[in-house]
Amino acid sequence: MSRYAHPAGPRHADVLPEDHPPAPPEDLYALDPRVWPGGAHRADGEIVLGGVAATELAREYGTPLFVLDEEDFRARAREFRESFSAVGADVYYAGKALLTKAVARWVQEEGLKLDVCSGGELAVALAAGFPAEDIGLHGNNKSESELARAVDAGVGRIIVDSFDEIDRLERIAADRGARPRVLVRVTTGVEAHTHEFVATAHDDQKFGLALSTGAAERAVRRLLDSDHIDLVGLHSHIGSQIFDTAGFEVAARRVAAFLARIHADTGATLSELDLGGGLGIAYTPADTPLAAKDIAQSLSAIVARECEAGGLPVPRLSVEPGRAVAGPAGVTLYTVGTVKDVEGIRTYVSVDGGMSDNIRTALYGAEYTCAPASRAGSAEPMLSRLVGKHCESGDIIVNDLHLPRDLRPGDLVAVAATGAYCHSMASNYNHLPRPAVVAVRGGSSRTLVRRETEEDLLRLDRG
Ligand SMILES: Cc1ncc(COP(=O)(O)O)c(C=O)c1O
Ligand SMILES: N[C@@H](CCCC[NH3+])C(=O)O
Repeated sequence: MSRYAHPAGPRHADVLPEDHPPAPPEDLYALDPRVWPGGAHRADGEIVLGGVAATELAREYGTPLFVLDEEDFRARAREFRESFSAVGADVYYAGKALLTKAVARWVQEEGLKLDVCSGGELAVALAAGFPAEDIGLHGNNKSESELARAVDAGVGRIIVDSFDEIDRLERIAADRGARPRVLVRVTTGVEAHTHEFVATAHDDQKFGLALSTGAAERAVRRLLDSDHIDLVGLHSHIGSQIFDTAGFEVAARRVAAFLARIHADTGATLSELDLGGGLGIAYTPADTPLAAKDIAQSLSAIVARECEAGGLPVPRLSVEPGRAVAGPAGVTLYTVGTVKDVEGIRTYVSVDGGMSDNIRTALYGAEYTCAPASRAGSAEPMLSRLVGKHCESGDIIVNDLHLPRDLRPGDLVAVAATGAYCHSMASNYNHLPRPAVVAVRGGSSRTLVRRETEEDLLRLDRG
């Protein structure tokens, strides 16, 4: 089940949640392995990530700090690659979750391909030396220059999303005498069980071309007739943070049936089918993620069955996980700045970051797990809300949690499972410089992205 919590209605007004107050956990200092990166543990009371103590990281790099456990990231990438290559499928890591040059290199070294969805992400990938032929370019509004750059670089696939884009790409390809390989992004009408903002297969939204209206079929026919574009397949992405296989399976069945229909009507055999990303992760111990191996087997079996029934060769399958690779590897460290007891209600613990480094709680009502990071003890649990320092009452990182009653300014706290869609969605709201991203592994740490400074921000301001 999705953990996105707030479909509608008041969230942080004067109405307390129905289940208020939540039960305190048995151990305020526990690091549940379902939520924290592999190998995370406590030594002398403080959290140790990739062999490096939280206080050491805070001292060296400051807070807020995105800490990425390299081994955890690589292990998840490997698990996807092994599970999917066992069924003859490719894995494209979705760079929108988190992309730096080092991350792109890890992805390549672990044998994955890469999905980018803007010129900026493409630039990072190419700067990291990622092979262009292993990159897929997404986007519902790719500009002329983004498409031209992708064609010039020789990206392996462009996932087209509209008729305007097809026009644009044809012109660009014709001018260059190139023949880009293209997949059509289709919407299958599946209502994914997740937050509305991250569901992408229902018809009434901006992505893709609908199977139900005939738009997908018109795009396919148009591309099959093109002299400048090589239509190689179809793409479907049903949404994000999904925990049940049903949505993936229905989508797989529908696109495979569509492939069979194209084959019957036009004789064309499309050789690639991408079923997108969207696998959920555990933000709290209550979340129950699917295993890569299980989803690989069930999707490949469904596609094989549908294609065989339609009398066409089984296409090469691919998927695009982002969160499931990067999310659990990341932890955000914050320093507590103020502890304010709102009598009879709860205690507000303010830290030195907030919605500018993690917008997901404000945007989707996402849930997170937080633990004291710099020391352990035996204090009583205190019903709390972890908030940021922005000028916004919805600047909440963790809505309901228990922290130790002796928490005080200067203590560190850590929020788990922030490797995906936190750094990549960060902003400079209230002119807060964005935090550094640091990788930890085998007892040492290094900067992947340095912390921004106020000078960085002022440099852009022309006065
Ligand atoms: C087309 C596409 N592929 C892959 C992803 C990655 O999704 P996730 O990080 O949920 O695996 C997304 C984001 O939802 C997407 O839009
Ligand atoms: N950014 C979203 C997911 C959307 C991904 C792209 N379609 C999240 O944090 O969950």
